[in-house]
Amino acid sequence: MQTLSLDSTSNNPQTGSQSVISVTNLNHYFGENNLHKQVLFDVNLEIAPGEIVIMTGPSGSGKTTLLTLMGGLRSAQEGSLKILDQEIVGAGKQKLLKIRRNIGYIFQAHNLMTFLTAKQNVRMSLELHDEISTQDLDKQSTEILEHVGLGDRLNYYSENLSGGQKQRVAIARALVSRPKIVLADEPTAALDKKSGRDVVEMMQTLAKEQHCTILIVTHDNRILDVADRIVYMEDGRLVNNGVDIAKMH
Ligand SMILES: Nc1ncnc2c1ncn2[C@@H]1O[C@H](COP(=O)(O)OP(=O)(O)OP(=O)(O)O)[C@@H](O)[C@H]1O
Repeated sequence: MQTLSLDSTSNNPQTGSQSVISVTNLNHYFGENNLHKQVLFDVNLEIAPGEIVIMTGPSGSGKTTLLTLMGGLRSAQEGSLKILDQEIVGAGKQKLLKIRRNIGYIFQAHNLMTFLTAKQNVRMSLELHDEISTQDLDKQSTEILEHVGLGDRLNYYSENLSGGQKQRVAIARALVSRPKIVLADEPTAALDKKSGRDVVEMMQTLAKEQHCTILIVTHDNRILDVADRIVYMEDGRLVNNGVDIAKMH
């Protein structure tokens, strides 16, 4: 897989630590010219390798906007936003595509291809990322689905899976190419309490195993305890830079 080197993570001058995601004085606007509406105000955030961060806050506060900017899914406009030490603000299409290869995405509406089986959905993601043999594609897709407890559902079409199972396929699909970063937007919103916890614990386990950094945007109070740190957004501003969960216990 073509990846950017993690050795080149940003140095945080305040803490001296390294960051996989580094946001500095970020502003974002929607709309054109004088009609523009500012939705992010001077956002600053550093996320370290292997950290699991949950971002929460009221509806409309800018969480999804920030997540999509971090994922290179939308052009960042003002300030600095570095992913694996690569500046996203002002980056061209090619650079964004390259950065995106290091990121796995999980959304509320899992976005599985309904005409493909669980295994084919995972395989397709791997095919897009890697040049690997058919045999390895098959092996890796099967292994990760077994790992998320779907070994007996490999050949089920996604429309025949439950909500929790679909979301587990989405997790397998996001993580099969071993991304450095996973960005998840409301991954438990469509799930009941048990399935929601299962799904997030699954993400936590895989992230620890793969030393992957995770940012989860959520309103779901039931999953806050999986985070290493919780950040809170309000009216386009990060109002705290993180509650360290370890210090709460
Ligand atoms: N494409 C867009 N064009 C114009 N305004 C937008 C667009 N997308 C989002 N907004 C506005 O930006 C603000 C932040 O929206 P965003 O979706 O980031 O909030 P959020 O915190 O993720 O909300 P929720 O928790 O409800 O998902 C809102 O006022 C929203 O109306």
